[in-house]
Amino acid sequence: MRAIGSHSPVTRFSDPISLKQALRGLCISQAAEVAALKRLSMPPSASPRMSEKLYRSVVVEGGESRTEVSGNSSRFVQDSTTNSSCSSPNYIVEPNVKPVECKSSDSGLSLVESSESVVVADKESSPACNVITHASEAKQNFEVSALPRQNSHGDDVISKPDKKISAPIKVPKLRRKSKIQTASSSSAVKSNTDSKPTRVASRTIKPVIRNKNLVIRKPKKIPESTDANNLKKSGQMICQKCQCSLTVTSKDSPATVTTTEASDECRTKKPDSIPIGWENKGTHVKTIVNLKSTEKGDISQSSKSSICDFSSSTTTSLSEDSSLSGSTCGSKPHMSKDTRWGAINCVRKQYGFVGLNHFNLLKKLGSGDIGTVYLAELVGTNCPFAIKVMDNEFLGRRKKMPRAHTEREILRMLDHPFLPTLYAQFTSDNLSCLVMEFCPGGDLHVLRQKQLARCFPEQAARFYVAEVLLALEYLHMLGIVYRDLKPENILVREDGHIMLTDFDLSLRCTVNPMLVKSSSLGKWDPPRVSGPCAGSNCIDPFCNGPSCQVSCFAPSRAKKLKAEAAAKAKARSLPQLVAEPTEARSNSFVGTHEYLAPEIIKGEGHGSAVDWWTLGVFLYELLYGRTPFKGAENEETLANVVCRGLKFPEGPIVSFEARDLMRGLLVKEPENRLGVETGAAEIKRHPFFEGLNWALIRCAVPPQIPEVCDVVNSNVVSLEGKGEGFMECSVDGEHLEFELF
Ligand SMILES: Nc1ncnc2c1ncn2[C@@H]1O[C@H](COP(=O)(O)OP(=O)(O)OP(=O)(O)O)[C@@H](O)[C@H]1O
Repeated sequence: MRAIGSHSPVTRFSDPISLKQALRGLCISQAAEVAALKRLSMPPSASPRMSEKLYRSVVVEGGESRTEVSGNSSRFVQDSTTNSSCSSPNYIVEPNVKPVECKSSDSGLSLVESSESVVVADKESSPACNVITHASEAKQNFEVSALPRQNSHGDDVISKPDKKISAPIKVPKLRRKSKIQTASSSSAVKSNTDSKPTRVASRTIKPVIRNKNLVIRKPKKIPESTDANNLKKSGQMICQKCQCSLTVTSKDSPATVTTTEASDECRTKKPDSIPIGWENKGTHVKTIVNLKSTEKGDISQSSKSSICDFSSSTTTSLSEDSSLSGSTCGSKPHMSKDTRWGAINCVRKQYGFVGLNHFNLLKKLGSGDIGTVYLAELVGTNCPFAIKVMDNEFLGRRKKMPRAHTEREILRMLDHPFLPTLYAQFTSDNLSCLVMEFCPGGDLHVLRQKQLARCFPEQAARFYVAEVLLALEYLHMLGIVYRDLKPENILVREDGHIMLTDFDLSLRCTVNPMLVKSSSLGKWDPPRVSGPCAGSNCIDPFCNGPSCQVSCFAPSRAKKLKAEAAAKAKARSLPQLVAEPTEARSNSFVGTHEYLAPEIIKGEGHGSAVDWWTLGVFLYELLYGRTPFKGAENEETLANVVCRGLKFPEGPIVSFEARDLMRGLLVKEPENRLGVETGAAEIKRHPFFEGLNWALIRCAVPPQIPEVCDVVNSNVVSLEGKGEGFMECSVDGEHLEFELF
């Protein structure tokens, strides 16, 4: 890998320069422009890879350029040479796991290249010189002439570009995952085939289809004479602080977002203290994101569709321009040391609000029924977030507003290590955005398919089920019946722990904590074990109690453990508080076919026990690689759920405890189902979890820790000269196509 940085000053657009000169100056936008001009004047027989050769001759051999070769596996690179404005670590990742390095130069632009990838860093427009920003700006720079135009009032308007360079991102999908929404009282089922992003797509050359791509426009400053009033036209939000604009267009797609980053006033105003490399140097980015982009399946498409029939729901509108402003980690104590909270709160403190213009949208992560989720970076920080963008008009038209409302309200309540944190929310007439923690590990559906035989080993399954169980327990205590448990809704955090997402189908109900007698617990009170882990103090989630041969604690602690075990035994004999909505009832027909509980299908009314049914299906799928009642068609699946007995495949071999737990959870009559009496506490005592330290599970080492860099990797752009008037910019796993003319 070679990393080349240049200290050459940036050449202005008006300068008559060659492609080579432009590249030597490392001004990619100019290079693209010149390449376009060259192509226009080039005979048809000209070499299609000319620009690549030129590029390489400049980047690799260029005398002014500095070449660096570094190791071979680093995916995060921290640039210690950056100045104060670039003091934050730089995420640099390249598609083929080759190291790349970002170098900042005083003169403005840096370019890093490997054999496969190139990163362009523009200090002028990249406040913190991190590559997430760079990548998006690199994309911006390719858009040479589709610049925002001004109307007769001198206002920025989003113009429809002519034949310009654009950067369509194709997001291949790994599977279908959709929800079926029935009419308010109908049984009709409508399927949606949205899906999630995944793997490598072939590099094809396609004409630009503007409304299917993410296009990040070239930075341009708002004229100082901009009249804020003139911006207040249809589809535009005006920043109350600085009068910068956020343009929203919405037609058939769930949401089309055009953001205009902070105006000069906002841009020059520096937050008092942003902990993570905040530096705003006047970037003005226009981003057009169309949520309607198509995705193609690669492998492992999920056919599981969620069903939603809120027959009793009333439509509610999202509140105007609300945010979590003023909210501190006082209401979310788990967030007190979270750097993302710090960064968001600094923006909030500085600007009085958090809005879409404080983020760089980098990549579409996936689409759901009610919106699309983007990877975004808080401008000037290295903080990635996931932003769910929902078009209120679309939601209203499709009668999905209640679902969006439910999800937002639930997210606001959450403060749990295995549930998403809502860092900010902002809404307007047209758009509602939820800013959440970004999970780089994908979801458990994808992760499972990467396992041998597409099944998780039992210990891994135990870990995930345990964390999900804790999340469900917490939700129940808040009066939330989740109702849509499935591997697709369980994301893997950076640290390998899980995050249960997607609350739009959840049921909110009141909880009446009650005391129950310990005698009612006897049925599932597990036999105690005598091994070193008998006290359930082992923090190793894979420790299996008696089978754990090595003591997890020093002998000196044996006495203490014994005392703790005695205390626990005593606690088990005490009356127990149940704070879960075991009595809640709903008649909505919601969930996912293969995960639907029998009582939902039969329309008998359901409560929190449906979550324990789905937990059983979930464990089954993790262990066996398929769900227990799946039929050829959805109808057959539903019939199987109601009528067919539970069977376990011969392979893979699954322990008696695991099968016993599934048997307990997959009892068709909810009143006899494990967990129905006292909730999660009952399930936690099942022998399958023997030896698991529930209190410390979040400190345990997860079965798998995702390669975080894969996420950032997608933003490293490599250039390849392509013939036929295209220059392709590959983005790991996806591909961008830049039409030169
Ligand atoms: N916090 C996150 N971090 C990383 N990826 C996320 C995050 N939230 C969502 N995603 C991705 O975005 C996709 C779309 O999420 P979203 O919740 O909008 O749709 P969904 O899961 O299909 O649910 P629904 O249809 O109910 O909206 C998800 O499937 C997931 O792959």
